Amino acid sequence: MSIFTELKQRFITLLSQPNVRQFNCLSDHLDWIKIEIIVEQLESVQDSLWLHWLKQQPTFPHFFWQNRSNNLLLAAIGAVKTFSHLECAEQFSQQLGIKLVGGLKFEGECQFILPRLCIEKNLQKLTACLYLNKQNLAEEIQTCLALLANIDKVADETTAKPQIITTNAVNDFDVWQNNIQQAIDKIKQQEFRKVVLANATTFIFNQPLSAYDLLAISQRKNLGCYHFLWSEQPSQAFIGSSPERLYKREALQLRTEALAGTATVTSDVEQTDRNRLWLLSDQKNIYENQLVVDDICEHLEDCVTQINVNSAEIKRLHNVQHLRRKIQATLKDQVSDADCLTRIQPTAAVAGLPRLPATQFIAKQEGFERGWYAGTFGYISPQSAEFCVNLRSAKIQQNQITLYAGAGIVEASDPETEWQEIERKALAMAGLFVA
Ligand SMILES: C=C(O[C@H]1C=CC=C(C(=O)O)[C@@H]1O)C(=O)O
Ligand SMILES: [Mg+2]
Repeated sequence: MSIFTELKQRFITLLSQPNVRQFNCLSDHLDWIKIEIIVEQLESVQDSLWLHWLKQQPTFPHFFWQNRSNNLLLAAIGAVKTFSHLECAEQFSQQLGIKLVGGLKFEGECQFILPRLCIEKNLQKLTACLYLNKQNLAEEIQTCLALLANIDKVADETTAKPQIITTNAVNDFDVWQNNIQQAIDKIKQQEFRKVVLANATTFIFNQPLSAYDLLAISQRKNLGCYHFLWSEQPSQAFIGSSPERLYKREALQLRTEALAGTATVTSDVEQTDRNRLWLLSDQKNIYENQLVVDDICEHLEDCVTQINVNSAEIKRLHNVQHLRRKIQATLKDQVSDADCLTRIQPTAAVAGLPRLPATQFIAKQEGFERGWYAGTFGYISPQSAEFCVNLRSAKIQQNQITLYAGAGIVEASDPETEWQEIERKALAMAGLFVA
């Protein structure tokens, strides 16, 4: 029996019990019921199973998130409550003692949900939770039964190979060069020290694309990355495979990082190694990274009791390698995830330093709205939280995909080199469909 068939049968049995109102209540005085099923030893399945399951679920939104150390995977369908204010989401999560999933767009818009059904996999342990509102319970049970009717369906990975018809970038090289020159002028005039500029490239195909299939391919190719998918309706989704952690919190222990500074990775092992050594000693890249460290440390300063910055190391990916400095801190009591998110996001790895003039420059010059690109996805809960930075990502709408990639611009930046850098970063997604 598949795990989904097992969950379906067990949930239907639980929902049919006459005492469901009392069953597994979060707390007597609250409006919500949580019905939980735990499978301690899930047999090994491929990570793509959860995406192929989501692909077949008619209940939206869909949320998928897998951390880069691959010991936590979340797959959720439906929303019984949505939050557009971070503090409200945080308060609700604290009050009920539960996880909420979602994130923040680059421009700051907040979207968290309490899913109808949330499946969480921690290594071999699986926890599935169904949430129902106690008011109008009879109706809620019917809605859940309708959702459960379909949860044993899993899609096949398609073999279809959509063909590219046209490609169009928001900024061509001339515009890019001009934007970088303007950024460098502003840096010289001391309006800011760094700004991260991005491009958006849209590919139109001869047939619709499956976000689920693309992300499943990416899971196999972009190792050591967070993988995420957010879809509010059929044939539209935002997906990505990002190397960058925004932060991970366990109780008061906070782990974050400065990931910035880039060199190429190719099939030439020796050249890639020379690039690694060059990156570790290149002053422009070290400075680009240092500004991210400064930005994070400044924003966390008054809410931590200690903070420690590790020396630089290399985070190696399929097409590029980055400078990374890990940062550990202990939060003061009462510092919330709402605090952490608003302080850390958007870091100088995606916005700039100082944050405000850099984001104003981006909004004015870049020529498109970033939305979920360079935003963050993850979860909050009273015990822990974890978020990634939504890089190496794409928006899919029917037969179109828009890829996003950016680069940190400092005074020593060269437009041509930065252009090559964003082209290589875009390969994390483009490499999945461009032969
Ligand atoms: C902004 C992006 O990358 C950031 C993360 C790592 C290295 C970066 C850099 O070297 O410029 C960027 O700060 C992106 O991938 O779109
Ligand atoms: Mg760079």
